[in-house]
This record gives sequence, C-alpha cells and structure tokens, in this order.
Amino acid sequence: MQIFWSLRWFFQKEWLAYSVGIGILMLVSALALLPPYAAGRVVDQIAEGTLTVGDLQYWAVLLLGAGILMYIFRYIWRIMIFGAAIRLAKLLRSRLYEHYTKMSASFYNRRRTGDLMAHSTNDIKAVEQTAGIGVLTLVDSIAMGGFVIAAMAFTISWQLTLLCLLPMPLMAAATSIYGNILHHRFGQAQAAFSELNNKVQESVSGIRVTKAFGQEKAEVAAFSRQSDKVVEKNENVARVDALFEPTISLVVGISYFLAVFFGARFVIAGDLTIGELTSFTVYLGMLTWPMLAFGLLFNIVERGRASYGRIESLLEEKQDITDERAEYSSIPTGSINVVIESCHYPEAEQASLQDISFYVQKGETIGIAGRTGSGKTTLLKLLLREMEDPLSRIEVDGVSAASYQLDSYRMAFGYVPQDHFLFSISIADNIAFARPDASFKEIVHAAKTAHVHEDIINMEYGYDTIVGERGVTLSGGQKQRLAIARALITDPEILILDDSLSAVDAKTEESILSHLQRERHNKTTWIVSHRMSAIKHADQIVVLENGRQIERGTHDELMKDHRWYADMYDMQQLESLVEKGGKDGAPG
Ligand SMILES: Nc1ncnc2c1ncn2[C@@H]1O[C@H](COP(=O)(O)OP(=O)(O)OP(=O)(O)O)[C@@H](O)[C@H]1O
Repeated sequence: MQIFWSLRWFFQKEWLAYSVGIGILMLVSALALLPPYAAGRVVDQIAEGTLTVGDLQYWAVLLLGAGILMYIFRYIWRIMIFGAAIRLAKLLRSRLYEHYTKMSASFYNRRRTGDLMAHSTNDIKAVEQTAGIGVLTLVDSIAMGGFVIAAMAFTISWQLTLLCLLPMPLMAAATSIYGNILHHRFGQAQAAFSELNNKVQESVSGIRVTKAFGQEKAEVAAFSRQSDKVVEKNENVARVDALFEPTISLVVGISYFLAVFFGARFVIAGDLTIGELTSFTVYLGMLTWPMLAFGLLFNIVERGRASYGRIESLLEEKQDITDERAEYSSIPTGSINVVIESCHYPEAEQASLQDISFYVQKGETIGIAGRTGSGKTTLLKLLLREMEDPLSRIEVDGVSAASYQLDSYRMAFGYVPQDHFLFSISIADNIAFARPDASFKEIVHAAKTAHVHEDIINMEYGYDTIVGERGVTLSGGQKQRLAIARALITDPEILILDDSLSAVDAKTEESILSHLQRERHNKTTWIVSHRMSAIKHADQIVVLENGRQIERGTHDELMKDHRWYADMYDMQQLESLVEKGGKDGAPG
C-alpha cells in the first residue's frame, strides 16, 4: 500500500474528486445492504403469514428507489475516480516528456529508446490503474466488506458472523504470498516488454541494413524469441493472478458451508429466524466482491509500485547541464573564445580533446578539419553545451557559455547535425520546425539558400509533401539540404554545419557555401568537414588530430605549411580531377 503514500501529492491535488468519489462509493456500498435486508424481512413475513400487498408495494418502491440512486451514484464515482486517474496519467506523461526534452546526449546514450517508450506507456498505465481501479478496490474491499460484516454481525448474529469469518486469515495469508510472487514476476514481465520495445525500435530503424545483409529471417527469429519471452513472463504473471479468484471462491464456499451448517442449527434453536438466515447468506454472497477486490488490489498495487518506482527513478535523474550558473537571459551574438585544457567523456579514461585554443570573431567563418575520431564532434558538443568539462572554457561575447540561460544560449545556434532527422510532417513544416510562425516566403527563401527549392517544387505535392519517418522518401543529399534550410530559417547568430554537405556534389556544395557567404556576411558560421573544399574559403581553419589542435590558419597559410591539411587538400583535388577526367562528374 506504500504506493498510495507515494501518490499522496496527487490525492492532495485532486482531493475534491477523490473525496466526492470515495464518499459516493461508500454510499453505494451502504445502499447495497438494503436488498438482502428486504429479502429477509419478506421471507419472515411470509413464514409468519403477515405479508400484505401493501408491504410488498412498500419494499418494491424502496428497492426501486435504491436501485435508481445506485445507478446514478455509480456513474458519478466512476467519473470522479477514474477521471482523476486519467489526469494523473496525463500529468506523469507530460512530466516524463518534459524531462526527456531536458536530458542531454549522455542520458540517451545510457538509456535505450525502447525502455523510455515502455516507461511512457505501460508504466504510466499501471500507475493510472492504481489511482483508479486501485482506489476503487481499496475502498470497496474496506467499506463494502466492512458494511456487510457489520450488517451480518449487528443486525443478525455476531456468533454466526465470527464462525463464517474463520477462513478469512487463510485468504489474507494466501493473497499476501501471491502478492509477493506477483511483484517479482511483474517486474520480469515489464523488463521483457521493454526489451521487446527496444527490439521493435531497432528493427524498424535498421530495416534497410537488415534487408541489405539479407538478415530478415534471423531478425524475425530474434523478434519471435523476444516475443515468446514476453508471453512466457506474462503467463507467469497470469498463473499467479489466476490463483486469486479460486482461492477467494474457496474461502467464500467454506464460509457458505459454515453459514448453512451453523445457521440452520441457530434457526432450529430459535436464535435466528428463517428470514435472518436468508439475509445472512445473501450478505455472505456479497462478501465475494470485496474479497475479490482485495485480491485485485494486491495485483494492481504491486504493478503500480513497480511502475511508479521506475518512473520516479527516471524523473530523479539529474540533468547534466543546468542553468545553475546562469546570469544572462540574452541571446549571445558574436565572438567565441575556445580554451580547452582537456575534455573527458564521463566514462572515458582518455581525454577526447586537449590543448586547444582559438578565437572566432563575430561574422567569421571557421572550418574544422581532422580525421574521424579526432574530436570535431566533441568540440561542437562543448560549444552547444551538450556536455561540460571544468577544464574546458568556451566564452561567448567575453563571458563563459555557462553564464547564459540554456534556452537563450541555444537560440543563438542553428545546428545541422551529421545525422539529420526529419519529422513525419510536410517539407514546409520541417523547414519551419524551429520557427513555426515563418511565412511561406521565408521558408522558400531558406530552401533556395540551401539549394533544395528546385527539388521540392519538382515533387508532386511540393512543399506540402509529407516526409516519411527519417525522411525515407528523400535522397541523402535532399535530406541534408532540408536540414540546412531548417537551420537557416531562424537566421541564427551562429550556424554550425557538422559535416552537413557530405552527400551533395561539389558544385552544389560550392553554390550553397556562396549563398551562405552572401546571406550571412555578418554572422558566424562553423563548418566541420571531411572535404577540404568545404572549408577552403573559411577565415580560419583549425585542424585536429587525436584531440589536439595541430594546425591553425587560413587556407593559404596551411597550404604553405605542407602538413596534414595541405596533403589532404592536394589528395582530394587529385581525386576530383581523376573523377572529372573519367566522367566529367564531381567528387564526393
Ligand atoms: N559518448 C562518448 N563516450 C566516450 N568517448 C567518446 C564518446 N563520443 C566520442 N568519444 C571519443 O572521443 C573521441 C573524439 O570523437 P568525436 O566524435 O568527437 O570525433 P570526430 O572527429 O567528430 O569523428 P567523426 O569525424 O568520425 O565524426 C574519439 O576517440 C571517440 O572515441
């Protein structure tokens, strides 16, 4: 029952709905005592031969009234209690979603998407049930059970009641044992469901790889194994779940036997009327539901406890990057000073970046080059405040990046990542993602700058074309250019292209870069690229190797140095020439 205590903040918040709901639920329980009482009285009057038509009419009107009242009351408590439970689910879902949006990349590295989805669906459902059916079963098992036992004990015979309640401890012991087993098995079932979610998510995302390698059968078999595991774990839950009802029926059956066996003797001895015994047995039958509710309560509460624990532990995970040191709510506009003594990923032993220092003036274009794994993306993560390291200092407009409120800081950036994600919405909406109020003219302008306008208007539905999940209907180059248009729509102070031109040909790359130069002459642009032609015109170029800055200067300066940059540039030029010679095409 600890879960009810954990959810007390919600019950306090919804005190009115729960007070009215529980109050009415108790009234229904009390009204339900009337029919067995009436039946007993009528039986006694028949036995005594005193029953009149008037009496019958009286009971009929009373029972009809009680029936109508119960009908209305049952409707009201359902709205009150189940309605509040739905609101709890909504609240938890919003909290989780908000939490997800605040968490940094390292959180998503640690947690798998399938788990996060399971928390947002199944776990929330289990907690919702606790706040709805859980409360109903708790109140019903206590109130209805209590009222029925009180009616049996105080209006009929406390001795017979005591006798009939003798098997109850048996039920309490059994349900407690079942409850413990259930908790354990439910945890396993949930974990298996999370695994299944992960499997589905990975299989769908990686379907093209699976097909390319002809691994469909192996994937189907792996999915089937995971699915079997979910079934097995849920069957384990069902096996314990299935014990509740037979146990309760057995206990009620024993009670019936005791009621009839001893009740008949009481009637013969004249301690009980036949009508009272009739009422008593009907009351006993009414105890089945509270007892069932009690068993159900264990089940629901155990599920709720396990699920709420998982949701809470997720919500308690601290954000890596916070606004704790924020002093400024303005959007930074300009110069960036980078001084990195060293930068470590939390779980890594070696530093990913070391001894880096350069200054980018407002309006400059900076190119970052280096082999794969040299630290380019890590540098961008520091700049975008996706990670922090006390030995890394990024200053924007002369103050530490951490002094800006995260929201306003990030508004300064337009970031085009390597892995561009497009939403399953129209092309126009994808471009306007960061500025939903952008006019169509602005959207077209951004698309033209990113050199994707022609492609779009050649599509059947133009800007209204819906892009499938991850943009499956578009080519890699089209997706890249759409992602650039999306970054351009906010006209960001600092635009970051993280190897974002790799899938476009050299001519298009040149055209996009010259558009950018013209459009953004007063704004800063960072270009990370494996292709030296993309950064050749930058005001300065920084070359990284093994996390260290090994070269810095303009294209001409670096060419004179004859080091890594110059070698790469010459090699790529040569490749391009060879390709052009071969088919008059372009490199990349
Ligand atoms: N999440 C992480 N945890 C630990 N180490 C990481 C993590 N991400 C990257 N690294 C390590 O940091 C170093 C720099 O990686 P980074 O991704 O910044 O390189 P990169 O130059 O962007 O490579 P690429 O051009 O392939 O994108 C590499 O040694 C990499 O293994």
